[in-house]
Amino acid sequence: MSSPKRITVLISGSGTNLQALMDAAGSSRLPNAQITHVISSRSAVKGLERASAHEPPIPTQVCALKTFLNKVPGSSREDYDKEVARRVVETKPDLVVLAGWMHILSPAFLAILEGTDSAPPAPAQLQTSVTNPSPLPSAATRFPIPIINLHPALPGEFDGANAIGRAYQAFQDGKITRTGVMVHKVVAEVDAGKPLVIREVEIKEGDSLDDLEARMHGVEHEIIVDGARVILESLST
Ligand SMILES: Nc1nc2c(c(=O)[nH]1)N[C@@H](CN(C=O)c1ccc(C(=O)N[C@@H](CCC(=O)O)C(=O)O)cc1)CN2
Ligand SMILES: NCC(=O)N[C@@H]1O[C@H](COP(=O)([O-])[O-])[C@@H](O)[C@H]1O
Repeated sequence: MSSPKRITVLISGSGTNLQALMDAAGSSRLPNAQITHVISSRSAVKGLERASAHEPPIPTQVCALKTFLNKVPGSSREDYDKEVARRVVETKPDLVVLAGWMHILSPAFLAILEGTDSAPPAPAQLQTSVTNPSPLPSAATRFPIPIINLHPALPGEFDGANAIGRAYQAFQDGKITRTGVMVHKVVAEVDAGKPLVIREVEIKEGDSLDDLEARMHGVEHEIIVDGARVILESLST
């Protein structure tokens, strides 16, 4: 069997989808795969604790937009995106999964992961620190690096943030009786990339928002693994 495929996961919060990926990696649901790095756009989030609690601990790092802009005078959001891309490429992933990553990635980020542009060096003002660092493979990184995203809505519906809340409001307004979850390829247009896995989720009479969110999260934790498997299976060995 070839060496395990490497997955870098980007998070911004509690990390329940990261946990689903960690639990599945190496099993029949996600064979010959390992979560090798976690990068968070926010500090002190539970997702970072989940990675560090994994056995063995998964290297983590934080790269927050506001911190970056404050530490690098004159920098832009695009400069931040390029720094995130540099850090992602440095992890030598076969696949990048956005698992609750709450930052819209610019074309500059995508170009670096496609391999059509190269990342600039890390800004001198930044000391990048990785928790639980682990050795990197000597093998060269293969481009383009695929990126997938978990989005709690059906294609073309409720793109963007707070999708579950907006679906619930539409249900209360009598406009829908179902929503859904999808895993899609990441392109510049938010949540508009090719869907890889789609699952409808019923909204039931009497549901509270919490009821719907719980139902949605349960589906998320299943299909994020399915989406990762679809991509890894498509990669040449
Ligand atoms: N280029 C892309 N970037 C991202 C995609 C994508 O499909 N293409 N998916 C999103 C994930 N996401 C929904 O699935 C999403 C997350 C966040 C936002 C958003 O409006 N973010 C704001 C900041 C909000 C905050 O910090 O709370 C922003 O980036 O200004 C929209 C969609 C991830 N990126
Ligand atoms: N647009 C993307 C989006 O809204 N994703 C949402 O972020 C949550 C992250 O949870 P987690 O940090 O526990 O995995 C997910 O449950 C998903 O609904």
